[in-house]
Order: sequence, then C-alpha cells, then structure tokens
Amino acid sequence: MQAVHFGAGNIGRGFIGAQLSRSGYQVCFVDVQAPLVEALRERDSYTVQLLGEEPSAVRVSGVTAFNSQTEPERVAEAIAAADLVTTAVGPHVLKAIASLIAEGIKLRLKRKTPPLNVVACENMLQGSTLLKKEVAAHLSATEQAELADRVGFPDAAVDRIVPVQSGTDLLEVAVEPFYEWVIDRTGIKGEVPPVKGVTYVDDLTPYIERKLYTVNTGHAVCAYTGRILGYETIQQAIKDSRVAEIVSGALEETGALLVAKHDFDKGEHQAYIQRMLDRFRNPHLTDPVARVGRSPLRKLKRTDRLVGPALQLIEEGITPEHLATGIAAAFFFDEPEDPEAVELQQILDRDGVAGALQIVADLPRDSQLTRLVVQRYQRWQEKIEG
Ligand SMILES: NC(=O)C1=CN([C@@H]2O[C@H](COP(=O)(O)OP(=O)(O)OC[C@H]3O[C@@H](n4cnc5c(N)ncnc54)[C@H](O)[C@@H]3O)[C@@H](O)[C@H]2O)C=CC1
Ligand SMILES: O=P(O)(O)OC[C@H]1O[C@](O)(CO)[C@@H](O)[C@@H]1O
Repeated sequence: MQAVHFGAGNIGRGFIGAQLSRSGYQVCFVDVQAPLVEALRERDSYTVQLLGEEPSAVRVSGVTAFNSQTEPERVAEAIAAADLVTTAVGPHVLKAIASLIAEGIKLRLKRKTPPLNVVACENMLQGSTLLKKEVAAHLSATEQAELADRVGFPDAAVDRIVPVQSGTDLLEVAVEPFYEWVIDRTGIKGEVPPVKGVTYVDDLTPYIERKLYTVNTGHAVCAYTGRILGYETIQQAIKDSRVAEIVSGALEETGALLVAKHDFDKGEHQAYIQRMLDRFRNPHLTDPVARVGRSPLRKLKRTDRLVGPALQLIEEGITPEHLATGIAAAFFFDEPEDPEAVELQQILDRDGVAGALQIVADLPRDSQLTRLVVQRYQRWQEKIEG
C-alpha cells in the first residue's frame, strides 16, 4: 500500500506519517522545504520520541519524499499510484496544493485506477470538504463528475500535540503519547483505508467539535492569556492559577455547549476536559505560546475555536464570560515573526477592538459578543497598565 502525505512538518512526521507507516503503507512525503525533502529521501527513516511518563521511541522506516515546487510531475505520479492521500500543511495552504492533487487525480481518472480517498488532517471544520472544492476548481465538468464518483474527501479530526522541534536532528520529532484520529466513514469511496488507530464514524461533528472546542479552545486561551502574563510556554502558563482559572472557565463554557448540543454525558465530558488539561501540563513537553497562538486571524474567525462556540452559547442564552476574556487576550498577541499577528496589530491600531472583530470575525459592532470582548479588552489593558 502506498500513501502520499502533504506536509512533512511536526504533525506530518510526528503522527500521520508514523501512523500510516505502522499500518503498512509506504509513505511518500511532499513538502516545500528542500533540506527536509532531501533528508527524508536520503535517510528513508526517522525517529519519533514519545514524551510521557515513560519515554519511548518509534522508528519510522521506508519513507521517501518529493518537493512539491520542483518535482510536481513526480508528485502527480505518486498520487496516481497511491492508495491514500493525506495532508497536514495548515488550512491556508490547502488552496496551494489543490492544483497538484488535481494533476494526480487527472492521471487516475485517465488510467481508471481504483477509488482514492484524500483526508485533510488540519485543525478546522470540514477541511477535506474545502480541499475537494479547491481540487474540483482545477478539473473540467466531466472530470468533476468522475471525481464525485471515484474520489472520497472524508472529513477528519486529528489530535496529538506536536510542538515546534528543538532537537539537532532535522527529522527526529518529539510528541506526546496521546493521539486521536477520527474519520467520517460516510465520505469514503471504495474500501475503508486500513489505518491503525483511526476511528471511523458516521457523524464526525460531535468528535471534531469536541476536539476543536476543548483542546484547541483551551490551548488558544492558555496561549493568549499566558502571553499577557509573560509566559513563554504553555507548560509555564497553565501553572499560573490566573491562567488556569480562565482556561478552565472557557472549557466549562464550551463543555456546556457540547453536552447540550451532542448529548454527551456530563460526567464523561468533565473527565475529558481534565484529561485535556493534563495534556497541557505535560512536563516533558516544551510548547511555546507563540506556536499555539499562531495565526490569530484564523483563530479569531467566526467559525473557529473561540468566536464559534462563544456565538453558539449566546444563541442559547449563556454569556461566554471566559471565552470573551480569551478572545480579548488574543488582541495582545504581538508576535513580530507571525504575519497574522502583525496584521492583527495593524487592524487593531486602525479600527480598535470592535472594528477588528467586525473585520476578522464578521461580528456587527453592536453585537453582544463584541460588547463583552471590548469590556474584557479594557480590563486586560488596565491590568497591564497596572
Ligand atoms: N502540530 C500539531 O500538534 C497539530 C497540528 N495539526 C494541524 O496540522 C497542520 C500542520 O501543522 P504542523 O505540523 O504543526 O505545522 P508545520 O509547520 O510543522 O508543518 C507544515 C508543513 O507543511 C509544509 N508545507 C507548506 N506549504 C506546503 C506546500 N505548498 N506543499 C507541501 N508542503 C507544504 C511546510 O513546509 C511544513 O513542513 C495544521 O493545520 C495544524 O493545525 C493538527 C493536529 C495537531
Ligand atoms: O495548529 P493550529 O490550528 O495553529 O493551533 C495549534 C493547535 O494545534 C495543536 O497543535 C494540535 O491540535 C494544538 O496543540 C494547538 O491547540
């Protein structure tokens, strides 16, 4: 079995590639970073360090790699021969890789190969669905009809914390032991891919929302509030009771939403929240707030992990106090290396918090959430000025 995986970064090597290889796939990574591609090709294996109570290591072997910019034909041929295609490139990059995936699919349609599934493993709702739309834009009307029949784009939820790597080996990757990978069975064409550790479900929404609105919401609130209070890493920030209280409060709020919306057992969801908080505290990880808070324009979008649940709670008549505190904290995420953070600061300087929320999250200036966030922003400012 052969798999093509776009994005040989942290989660690509540290989870998706490793899991595919463990399941018997020969993994071909596709990336734009030449040194990474060359190292994967030359060494054809790498190590994943599992940083838990009892550290262990896994060797991932028999991998190869192509450069999507300089070797597009080879990538298309690899897709034509693949049994599975996966991505972990970042939501904003899906559009950029769509034409390359379309080229591979055109070859498959011509050669009448078996059905293919393409799974976007990005932190977002309906990532594969979006990728399908972007791929279809590169196909003729006839090819689009065939695509609908022969290529599945099942949505997925992927959960494992893989921080920025600080080791000297370019390929080695340190990860937490926990993982969860859930795929929407209803979106699959042909045989269900035999990937170890994947849970196939008929309704992905409860799983992806539970993950996005707990792990990712809690993490984002921790990163933004932690940054204001001067912390460099999630592990430092969550030790501060002021941060922990806001994070827990935000997860109580999203928890109330999730329990009501998806009929989760309250006690089980409470235990899930505690497990997620324990993951944030993992003393063996060093996860910079700069990574977890990265791309604040995306994280503040109307449908993402902060504003998304906050708006749904307001619709249910619940005031998302802690989420609003976290959203307000995001406006202090001044990170010169992060282009979205730089842009957010520019928008904030020009339009203020209410104007920025209108631009970034499509919130009317007089909305309840905007008023709440503006109030919380002022409180943060008073605290900082102190
Ligand atoms: N790191 C984590 O713990 C998790 C990350 N994710 C999601 O996975 C995605 C990737 O995240 P990370 O691995 O952390 O980021 P990363 O930055 O470590 O990896 C992304 C990789 O994509 C490559 N890339 C960029 N443009 C490309 C292109 N045009 N063609 C091929 N490759 C390209 C980059 O060179 C990089 O190696 C994001 O959507 C993230 O939300 C999901 C779950 C966990
Ligand atoms: O990858 P994103 O969406 O920028 O957000 C970072 C988040 O993704 C993860 O890396 C994996 O879910 C979390 O550690 C963190 O909450």
